[in-house]
Amino acid sequence: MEQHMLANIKLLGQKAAQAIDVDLMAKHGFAIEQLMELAGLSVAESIAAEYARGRVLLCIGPGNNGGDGLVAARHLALYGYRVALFYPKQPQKDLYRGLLRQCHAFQIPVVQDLATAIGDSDVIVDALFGFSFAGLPRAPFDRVLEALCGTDKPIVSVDVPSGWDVEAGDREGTGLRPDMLISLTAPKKCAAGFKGRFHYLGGRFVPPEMAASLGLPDYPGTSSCIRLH
Ligand SMILES: NC(=O)C1=CN([C@@H]2O[C@H](COP(=O)(O)OP(=O)(O)OC[C@H]3O[C@@H](n4cnc5c(N)ncnc54)[C@H](O)[C@@H]3O)[C@@H](O)[C@H]2O)[C@H](O)CC1
Ligand SMILES: [K+]
Repeated sequence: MEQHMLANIKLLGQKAAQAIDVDLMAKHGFAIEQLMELAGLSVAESIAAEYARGRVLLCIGPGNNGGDGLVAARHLALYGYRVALFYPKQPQKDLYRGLLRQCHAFQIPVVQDLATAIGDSDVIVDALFGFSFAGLPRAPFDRVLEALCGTDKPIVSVDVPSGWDVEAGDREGTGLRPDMLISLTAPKKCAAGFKGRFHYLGGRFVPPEMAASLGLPDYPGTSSCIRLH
């Protein structure tokens, strides 16, 4: 039944994903803060559905994928996880600064030593890059991805496994091997190459007409996420 659900969903290319984002805001009146809060909430809820309350390290990137990670960190702390952030490049944008201040209010530490932080975690969240990533990872993220590729701790990728091409996926076969992928709004083309244990869909904010055109499944009850496989 779950495979059937995935078969009906249209996988999005990079341009299509960006166009949907624009439509949600320009056409349907959503604000980015709203979408990000719901996306981040669904990330936290998906994690809570599969991993015991333990230590979670969230690796945060410079764009909205990182913003989803900052939101998820706060919700995970509310759920009773021990949360830490690794946030090597912090853009001075009000949106991200506000989310980071909220994390400070929840006493979520920002760690500097990635190797130690990986060792001290049970689960690692990859909120580095999402659907706007292109090319090869530039510094300092090249080293961050190297470190994440070198651990056997379970990795949860938000929307797109970072470093993968949004459409072609892990071209060289040397990239991240996440245990969980949480697709937001709708899975991207690269999700076809995901081999981990859990594929979830989150971002329960899509208006019905758009949801039908994307072949999205109905979310169960009041849940902000749904397991696809
Ligand atoms: N409607 C939705 O689905 C929503 C999704 N959300 C999340 O937003 C991301 C997409 O966010 P965006 O800011 O467009 O881009 P990214 O986070 O993927 O990255 C942009 C960031 O990364 C830099 N960058 C790009 N390529 C490279 C590279 N090769 N090396 C280093 N740095 C790179 C770029 O310069 C930018 O700074 C989506 O995936 C969802 O996670 C929203 O939160 C809610 C709505
Ligand atoms: K990611």
